[in-house]
Amino acid sequence: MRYGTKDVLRGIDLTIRRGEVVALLGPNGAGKTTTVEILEGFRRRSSGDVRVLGADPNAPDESWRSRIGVVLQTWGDHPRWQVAELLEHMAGFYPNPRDVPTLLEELGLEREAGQIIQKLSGGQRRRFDVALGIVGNPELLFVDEPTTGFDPEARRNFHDLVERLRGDGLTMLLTTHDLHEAERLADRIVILIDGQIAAEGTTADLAEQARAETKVIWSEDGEEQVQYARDPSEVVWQLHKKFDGPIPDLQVHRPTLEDVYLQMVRAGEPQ
Ligand SMILES: Nc1ncnc2c1ncn2[C@@H]1O[C@H](COP(=O)(O)OP(=O)(O)OP(=O)(O)O)[C@@H](O)[C@H]1O
Repeated sequence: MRYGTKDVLRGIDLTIRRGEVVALLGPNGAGKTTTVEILEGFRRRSSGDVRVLGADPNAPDESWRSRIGVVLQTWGDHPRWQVAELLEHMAGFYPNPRDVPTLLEELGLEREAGQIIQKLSGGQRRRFDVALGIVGNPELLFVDEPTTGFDPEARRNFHDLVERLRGDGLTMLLTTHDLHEAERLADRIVILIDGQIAAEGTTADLAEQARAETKVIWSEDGEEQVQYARDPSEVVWQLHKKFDGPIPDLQVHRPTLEDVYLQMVRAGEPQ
């Protein structure tokens, strides 16, 4: 993808399998929204091949559109409609929509069914955006920053909902800045930096690719000792021999997704 003379996506090669939940991570301006909008058919790519559910998103037909759900970052339309009213209206456009009262219950919005959309709180609004994205019972769901503004309970409920949707075979591509969320929800994480895929895989795969090291901590002569190692079992084995038994205050910390992600982002920054 090129805007004017600036290439913002540079040779992205990505396959997402049916039923997979993939999280797209990357710093601000990395190209996540551009990528997702191209896949959704909302933005025309400058070049390259794209297939989404077997079709080119540049030439979508109505049935293709009905198989795709989109949770946008903001939905500013229809502020005077009531929550259930707009969902029922939208459901009418799809051949096999979800049941609206059940959907409201799943998203903890049953008490807001008769509420005017304009009067929803920020978090309720976001949950309503999610409801709009899945009311058509899509096969593939794009979610941009799903839980921004959710309180912890709403976040937990959303994660439970994603688990259920995943159980039903829904394929999902989500962009998020919440690394715990990516780790919890995604089968695979794709890290996009400066318009290129810097790495992809599970958290463990990414740690391996970043050559991130595990932190081993123990006590010796009353002082905390720290050693970083790619193979902590070797360090623990050596310590066990040295102490001839249990290692005092032993802790082994595997690199988190946050450690790995920050390491990759910093490596991608201009020196
Ligand atoms: N319509 C546009 N015209 C020109 N440049 C654009 C346009 N839209 C996006 N860009 C540029 O493309 C790059 C990628 O933007 P994009 O919105 O895809 O990033 P992002 O990874 O989604 O960022 P964020 O996390 O901040 O939402 C940025 O440098 C941005 O300034």
